Amino acid sequence: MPLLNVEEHRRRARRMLPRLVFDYVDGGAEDERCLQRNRDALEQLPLIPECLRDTSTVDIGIELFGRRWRAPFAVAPIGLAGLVRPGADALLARAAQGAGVPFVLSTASNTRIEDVRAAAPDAALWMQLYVMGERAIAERIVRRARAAGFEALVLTVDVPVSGLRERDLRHGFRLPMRLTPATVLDMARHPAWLMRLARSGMPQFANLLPDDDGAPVSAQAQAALLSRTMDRRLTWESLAWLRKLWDGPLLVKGLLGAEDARRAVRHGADGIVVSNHGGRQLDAAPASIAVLPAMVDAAGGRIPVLMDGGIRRGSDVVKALALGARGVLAGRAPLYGLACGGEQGALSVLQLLAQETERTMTLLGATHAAELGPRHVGRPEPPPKDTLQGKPAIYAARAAA
Ligand SMILES: Cc1cc2nc3c(=O)[nH]c(=O)nc-3n(C[C@H](O)[C@H](O)[C@H](O)COP(=O)(O)O)c2cc1C
Ligand SMILES: CCCCCCC(=O)C(=O)O
Repeated sequence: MPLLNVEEHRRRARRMLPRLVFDYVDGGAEDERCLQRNRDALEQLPLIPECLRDTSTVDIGIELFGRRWRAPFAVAPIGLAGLVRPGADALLARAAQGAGVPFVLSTASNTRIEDVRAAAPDAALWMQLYVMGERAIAERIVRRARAAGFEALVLTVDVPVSGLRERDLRHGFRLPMRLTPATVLDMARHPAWLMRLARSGMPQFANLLPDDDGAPVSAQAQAALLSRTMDRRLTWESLAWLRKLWDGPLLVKGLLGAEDARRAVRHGADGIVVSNHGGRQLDAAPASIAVLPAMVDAAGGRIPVLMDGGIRRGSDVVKALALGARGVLAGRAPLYGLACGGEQGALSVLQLLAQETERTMTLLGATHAAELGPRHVGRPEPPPKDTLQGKPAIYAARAAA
């Protein structure tokens, strides 16, 4: 049976992956209210069509930073994706190349920057940057990304410390993995996954390994990445330091407040990504889509605003565009695809999102992203009752799954 949508890929991924890996991907921080809020806020927005418009040709492509994207989304940075499938970063990059959309490589990738470029020579590759204590490490990553022809740098700023990921804590999730009887049983129940891991070995933070240039990388940096402990002395002034190293587009990812959008403009960012890290950091954070209009307003058309968090349908993409985003990032959606079918699975998810985006735009009477506007979005419908009472709906969904 072909998988018809992202949620079906998610359910298949849940069966195919050991529970601790699935939970690493699927989970959020604390009570996972922010994770749920992203979905609720998108679902509660109705779309209002304009009828009797010529939609004989609909083009969902956009142009950003001098590149045409075949669809208005990119693949978000995903650290430790190699746990889902060996070579995940290269497979996702190739899927993005196939779909004609950018791929953002995480600092915490398990494939080296240069190897991802070699695997996807025609892809629009962006580099996500985590700055840990030793600035020299970030500098080296930026230099290597530039040399490998990466086109934009995305500085993630919402991880001064890790969010409290209780699903991970429950599983004793860490690297190297601490094997308990429960995790051994969990893995043994997923022999295909286990065989792949056995063949490739445990994923490493590939960009932090000593490289051809012989520069040593400290164990401290590895540990910082593992515990998601970033440099807390990083401030808006630090953008000037990055500017000296990177002359291409520089985006700041993880902003939710209008004043921060204005600061980004003032400090010379070329774009921002409105994001709550997919509900994995501050559980009390708002849904990205809820703050998007204020962020777009604050950016005032001076720099493009991208958004991520909860994108599971083409209609979600369209809602973000209608509220002023120039494009969106999809994180878990292509990752579920990767878990189901490797590169082809990830590509299928990207194609599904593109088809749904095109169908939704056609139904709205919009032939191009630029024709979408706030008039296409109605007032949020009241949340379903079960999100109003105590536990968020995700608990009910999980129990039913
Ligand atoms: C498993 C996983 C790993 C992630 N790793 C990173 C990362 O290394 N760097 C980063 O900036 N964001 C990371 N993110 C956040 C995503 O880039 C993105 O902001 C988020 O997934 C968007 O929400 P969505 O998954 O609902 O699409 C990660 C997300 C997930 C699910
Ligand atoms: C366990 C290492 C994870 C590296 C960073 C990944 C990330 O940002 C996340 O949200 O998870």
